[in-house]
Amino acid sequence: MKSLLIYLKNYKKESVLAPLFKMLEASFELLVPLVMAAVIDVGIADKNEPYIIKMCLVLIALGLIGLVCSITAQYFSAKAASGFGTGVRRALFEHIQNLTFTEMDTIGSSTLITRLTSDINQAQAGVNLVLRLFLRSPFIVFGAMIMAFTVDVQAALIFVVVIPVLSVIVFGVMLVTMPLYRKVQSHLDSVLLTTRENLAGARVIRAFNKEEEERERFEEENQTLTDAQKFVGRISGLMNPLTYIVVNGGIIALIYAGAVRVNVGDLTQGEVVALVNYMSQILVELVKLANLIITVTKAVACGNRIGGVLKIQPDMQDGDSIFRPADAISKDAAQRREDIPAVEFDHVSLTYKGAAGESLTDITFRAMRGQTIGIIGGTGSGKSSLVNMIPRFYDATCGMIRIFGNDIRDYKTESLRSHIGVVLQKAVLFKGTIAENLRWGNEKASDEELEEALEISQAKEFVDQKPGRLEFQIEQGGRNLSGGQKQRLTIARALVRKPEILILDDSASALDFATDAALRAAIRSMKDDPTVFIVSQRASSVQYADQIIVLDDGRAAGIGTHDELLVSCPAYQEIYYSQFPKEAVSNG
Ligand SMILES: Nc1ncnc2c1ncn2[C@@H]1O[C@H](COP(=O)(O)OP(=O)(O)OP(=O)(O)O)[C@@H](O)[C@H]1O
Repeated sequence: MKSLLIYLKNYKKESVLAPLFKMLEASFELLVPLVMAAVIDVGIADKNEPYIIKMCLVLIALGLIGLVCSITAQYFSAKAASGFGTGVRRALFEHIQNLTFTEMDTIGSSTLITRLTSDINQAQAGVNLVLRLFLRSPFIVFGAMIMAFTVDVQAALIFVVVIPVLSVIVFGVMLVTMPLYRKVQSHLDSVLLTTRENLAGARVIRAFNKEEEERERFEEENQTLTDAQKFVGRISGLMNPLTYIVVNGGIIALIYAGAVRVNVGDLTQGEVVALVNYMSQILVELVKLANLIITVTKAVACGNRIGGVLKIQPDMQDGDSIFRPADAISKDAAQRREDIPAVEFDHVSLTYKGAAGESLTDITFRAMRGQTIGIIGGTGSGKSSLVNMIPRFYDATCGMIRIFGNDIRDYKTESLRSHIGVVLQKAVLFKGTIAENLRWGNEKASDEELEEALEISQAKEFVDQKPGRLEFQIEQGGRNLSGGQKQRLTIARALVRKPEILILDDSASALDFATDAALRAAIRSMKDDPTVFIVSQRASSVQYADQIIVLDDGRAAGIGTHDELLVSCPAYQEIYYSQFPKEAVSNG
């Protein structure tokens, strides 16, 4: 949490003024019992109406000044706390953008959402409360005690007994409830997690008639949370009756001792009332202090969780060369520019963090400029893992990847990725117009370039039918488009970048065969001639590639052209003939 306090540094003035104004308010509050005493002892005792009115006006003035101080303090503390929250949120968001996929996989997106939302809100609420109360409450407790001593030392001795007893009760309850509140928080996290998962998978849940089971799961977690809250609420609930018993006991003692001393003329009635008021003020502030400590403890726990994420250093070092494929040079001066492979895997293996074994093992191949590389293999054979290493979503754990002759790790990741067009398995679009979505590929792209990309990605026809065409509004997650339409737009988005390397990771799965074939033909005829990686489970999608890499359980079972593999690679034969039975092929 300490490390987060730097986000308050732009709010130094507010962080000083808020507690100061609260103390000012408290000082005026401490004067009120004395004025009350004067009203009773002088005004009422002497039936001095003008004096009573004057003192009432003083009371109103004290109240008004206190109110202004309180509002001012509230303003400064709210400004500092919301500025703090905004700063932390911005820093955390930026930090998450820099984390590698390995780190994001390890933390999990649900956890990151909780850190960015409820954890930051709790930390912000903690800062707000601390700024307002951390000086004010102790100030009132000690101030009221000192004032009591100035009124009457003997009667004030009752405070010396009552305050420690009150403190023991208030802080005892707090100590017991604090770990319980932590438990409540973790139950709340589980409920949030379940809710998020449930909402994200609502369609699947309904399709599989799992509503009842999901409802029961939610009920169970919600009930656990409710029980935990009730339990901690019951213990917290003890605080008020116990403290009031002690305070009322103290007040009885004060009144009794006061009455005796009033009788002998050592104390006035007004002073007894002032002492009672000070006792009540102390009680209120001790309860506030306990609540402050509970909130701060929660805020510190949340702050530590946020700090934990901020502390994670991305384990992927950024290179410092700018990726310029046009003037790619090789360290080997004798090598001709055209002979430098666009992508080269040199005995590459990949083990995901925490995984039991390798997902890719000893992969070696060269993809020359303008070539199309097909990657085929069964589910989980490592196809996505292989292409994900080209834009450095993951780094090789063994071996080396070279892009245009240089170690991939030497390039600045941002510049490397700006020349790679990636179309992932899951088509993700964002709320906004079609044009806005396409310009993610290149924000400076002209309308003509967008049209060209739509043409190649076979999206033009359906975009023509949408009202407003490029200005058609895509809803959140692209829910007003079909799966195939979304896929075509994500392909167009990657093409707008005019990439040197284009990766299509099973991204034509929602397209019919004819559209898939037209797409591949259009990509082949692109004038910029990118190196294309097509990942697919369909043999028809890769069979015309210059090279096909057949993956089997993370290993390259064969690399070659369709004709070569059909002769030499049993794994490829198995895939191909399972989709195009031998009889059909020979008859055709
Ligand atoms: N982020 C990850 N963390 C840990 N293991 C992973 C991760 N991504 C993939 N794997 C594992 O690596 C192996 C290869 O997965 P990959 O997604 O590359 O296969 P694939 O051939 O693309 O499969 P599919 O055709 O089903 O998409 C699998 O065993 C998978 O469980």
